[in-house]
Amino acid sequence: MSAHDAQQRDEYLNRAIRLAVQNVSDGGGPFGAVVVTADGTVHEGVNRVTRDHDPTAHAEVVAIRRAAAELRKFDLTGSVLYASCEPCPLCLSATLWARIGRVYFAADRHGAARAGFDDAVFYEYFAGSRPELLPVEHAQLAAAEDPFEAWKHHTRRTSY
Ligand SMILES: Nc1nc2[nH]cnc2c(=O)[nH]1
Repeated sequence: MSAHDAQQRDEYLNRAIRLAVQNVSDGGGPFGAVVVTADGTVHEGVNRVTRDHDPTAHAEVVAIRRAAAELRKFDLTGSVLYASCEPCPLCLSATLWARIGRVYFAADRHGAARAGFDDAVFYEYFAGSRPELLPVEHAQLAAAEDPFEAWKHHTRRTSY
């Protein structure tokens, strides 16, 4: 990475950190994020879980939703996500679905754990070491594949 690129990365990360600190003053969680889309526009998000009564309103998800809504696109190929903290599995999944190409973060899951957040614990679940946190069961139903059959035969579908 060139010195210029590293400087730009750190500027966006510092922006995400400032958003996170301000969000605490505003009564929200200590997380901020910035998505820079391929056209160079900047889309910001802060954690809104408690204010919006929305457990999925993590800063990264909020920033991704804003970027997608502002660009009127669900595919954010060519974008970069800058996060004040390591994205949790929810945020990483949203990032993958948005087709964002790169992620930079400042604090990590262990810092989040020290502040009382479960990011590191949920990583353990996805690594397979805490299966008791959430039992997930596969039920055999005759109609299970019907939605996919309908999708495959739908000629004007919008793939994503
Ligand atoms: N990265 C991240 N971790 C979290 N853990 C709880 N909320 C958040 C959030 O908004 N972002």
